[in-house]
Amino acid sequence: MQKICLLGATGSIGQSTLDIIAQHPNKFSLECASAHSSVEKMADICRRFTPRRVVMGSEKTRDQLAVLCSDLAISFEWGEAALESIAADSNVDQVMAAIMGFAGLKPTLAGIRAQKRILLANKESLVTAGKLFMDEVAKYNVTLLPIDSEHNAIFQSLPQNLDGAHTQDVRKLLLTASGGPFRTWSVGDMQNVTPEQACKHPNWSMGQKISIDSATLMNKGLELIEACWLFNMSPADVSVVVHPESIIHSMVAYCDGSVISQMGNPDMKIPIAYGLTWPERISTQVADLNLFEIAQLNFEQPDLQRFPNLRLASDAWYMGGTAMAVLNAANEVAVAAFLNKQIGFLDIAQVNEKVLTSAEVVAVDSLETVFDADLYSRNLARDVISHGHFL
Ligand SMILES: NC(=O)C1=CN([C@@H]2O[C@H](COP(=O)(O)OP(=O)(O)OC[C@H]3O[C@@H](n4cnc5c(N)ncnc54)[C@H](OP(=O)(O)O)[C@@H]3O)[C@@H](O)[C@H]2O)C=CC1
Ligand SMILES: CC(=O)[C@@H](O)[C@H](O)COP(=O)(O)O
Ligand SMILES: [Mn+2]
Repeated sequence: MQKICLLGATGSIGQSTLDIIAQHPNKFSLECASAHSSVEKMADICRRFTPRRVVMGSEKTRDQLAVLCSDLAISFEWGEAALESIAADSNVDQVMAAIMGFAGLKPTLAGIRAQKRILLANKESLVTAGKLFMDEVAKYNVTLLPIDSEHNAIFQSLPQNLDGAHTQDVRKLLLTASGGPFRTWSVGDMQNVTPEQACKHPNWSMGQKISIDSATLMNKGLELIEACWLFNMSPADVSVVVHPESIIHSMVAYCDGSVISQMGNPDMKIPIAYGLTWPERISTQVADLNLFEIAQLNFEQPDLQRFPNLRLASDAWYMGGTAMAVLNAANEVAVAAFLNKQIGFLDIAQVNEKVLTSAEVVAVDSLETVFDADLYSRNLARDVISHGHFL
């Protein structure tokens, strides 16, 4: 029986993870879980899975949850320290890191330092703290399994492991991108799109922030950086391939001309189940892939003019140091502002570019440096937005 700590249980990845746990009650149990503010959803999870410890974002939401679940023998906690504590809980075997955004970094690191097996959905933690994150994984000899569908596909298409043992045989990683809901739209047409339109991903059902990132191609930019850290590559070794059907989840091109890919219907239960049971596999109840129904798979070049975020991510990688934390922080602020209808869709990339080119970039010598860069860039992005300086 594998005991799971599920960080971000009320989110899209959280729900898919619970679905797999529920399908295999003799393999997995939910030991600890977290949410930020979704009290009702968490109460439902508590009733279905009775985890031992649950963490909410504030004292108020913790108290509300404790009242709703007063008949259950669960320890209800709140705040950052409690979040780190459940990730490091001595009963936990695996941590699913599925909090949205930079807020996921500290609890994920806590899980690494407690030598848990880490299932990484939260790409922002790896993007922002890159080298430091990977150094901790090596230092604590941790098994790190990529859950992001593309990276999980690359992992499945590489020989056995992530340790770079066979990288001399690998010529390129081919990172697929759906292109998002505005793949074929002109810049003029994208000018006035609403958050509702931007959240309508053509193939995947996901949380709001990553859905907007997919629409601006920042998701692919973050994933480019994520792939570089995970597989010890640089952006020159990774080609982004727009593949509107999201059936091929990514590919690895080898020196002999072979290209190996992982395919499947676009459902996160597949990479989640693979992470939970690797190196074995279990059933997921995801429908079999029907290639006759799909009939055609298409491929295009990404358009960096219409979607500049992808270029910004590559720039940030080559700038190095805190540049990736700077870009990520600007993007988190800009996406929230777009969702709140404070700025337009195209302004997201403009804010990102303004912050990335204005902020001071320094070497990452500690976690504090990353947090300082994050805070500074968030403030700068808010300032840029409130003064309209991205125009
Ligand atoms: N959804 C997907 O298919 C994929 C997601 N990912 C990555 O996985 C992560 C989660 O994505 P997704 O599930 O879509 O996101 P959701 O927005 O659906 O869920 C986010 C989860 O994180 C919690 N949360 C939000 N803010 C905070 C915070 N400040 N502190 C602690 N917890 C917080 C939420 O709690 P509450 O509900 O209470 O707000 C919720 O449980 C992201 O990093 C994303 O990029 C990667 C690949 C695919
Ligand atoms: C499911 C998943 O991994 C998402 O990151 C998804 O890939 C988003 O799709 P695009 O960013 O390719 O539109
Ligand atoms: Mn992805």
